[in-house]
Amino acid sequence: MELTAKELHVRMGKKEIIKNASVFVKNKQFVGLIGPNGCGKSTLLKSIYKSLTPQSGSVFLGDLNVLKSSEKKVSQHLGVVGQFNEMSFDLTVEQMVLLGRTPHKKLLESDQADDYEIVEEALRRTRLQDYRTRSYLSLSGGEKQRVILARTIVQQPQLMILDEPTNHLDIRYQFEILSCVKQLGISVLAALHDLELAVMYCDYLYAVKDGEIYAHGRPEEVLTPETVEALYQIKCQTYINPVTKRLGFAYGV
Ligand SMILES: Nc1ncnc2c1ncn2[C@@H]1O[C@H](COP(=O)(O)OP(=O)(O)OP(=O)(O)O)[C@@H](O)[C@H]1O
Repeated sequence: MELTAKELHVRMGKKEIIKNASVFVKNKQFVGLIGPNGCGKSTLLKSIYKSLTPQSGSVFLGDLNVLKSSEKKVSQHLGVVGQFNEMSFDLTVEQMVLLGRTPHKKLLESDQADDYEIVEEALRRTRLQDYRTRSYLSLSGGEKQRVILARTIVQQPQLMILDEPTNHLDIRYQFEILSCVKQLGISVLAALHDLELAVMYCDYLYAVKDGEIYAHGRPEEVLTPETVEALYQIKCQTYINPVTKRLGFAYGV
């Protein structure tokens, strides 16, 4: 499913946080959002998935006018994996993942056999089968992140938005989460900090600076030393990593 977010403006108080930003995700494309801390990545994503209302602009998911549709309707097509996953009440892993079926249910409709099949498949994809009866609150940060991903998978979205999904995760979990998302074969828009991961997983990148889209294109087109230096204010040289044969980055040189 295609996402077309056009000319978004977000103001908080007097501060313009997002300035005329447009982002497109083609069907089944994995699109990355990069940029320094505080440049507006999360705010831009939130304005796309309706967690905050932009002052102006439009967001369409296929034909669906996201900003004018109910939350339930949007959740049937769009799933979000956010940065912070703390909760004050406790559920088992399986109960947490089942919650992802909610947008597809009528009020008070009970869980059906196919809901459990969909949950089973998501637990398998995220390698959580042995965790189903564990308390969510007892899990490590990386395990919690996998539960949130599983919950989003059972939502069966056609577009998944991820806000720094690999924050605080060790290298293996970073790969696991992004590989799992890539294998879903759906449209993805993900804010990422690690440029090598962005090169590895993204088909297309948007670079954000001071709330504006500073550059966009294929990762090799966007991630030039000049753009990386302009974004992050750090010296950078790029090279072809002899092992991965992909673009690599040497910082501070
Ligand atoms: N509710 C708010 N009120 C005022 N300013 C806000 C609010 N939310 C965000 N901001 C400001 O907007 C700017 C962009 O924040 P945002 O979280 O979108 O950045 P980010 O690129 O996602 O950063 P990071 O990489 O650190 O997560 C920051 O300067 C932040 O302080």
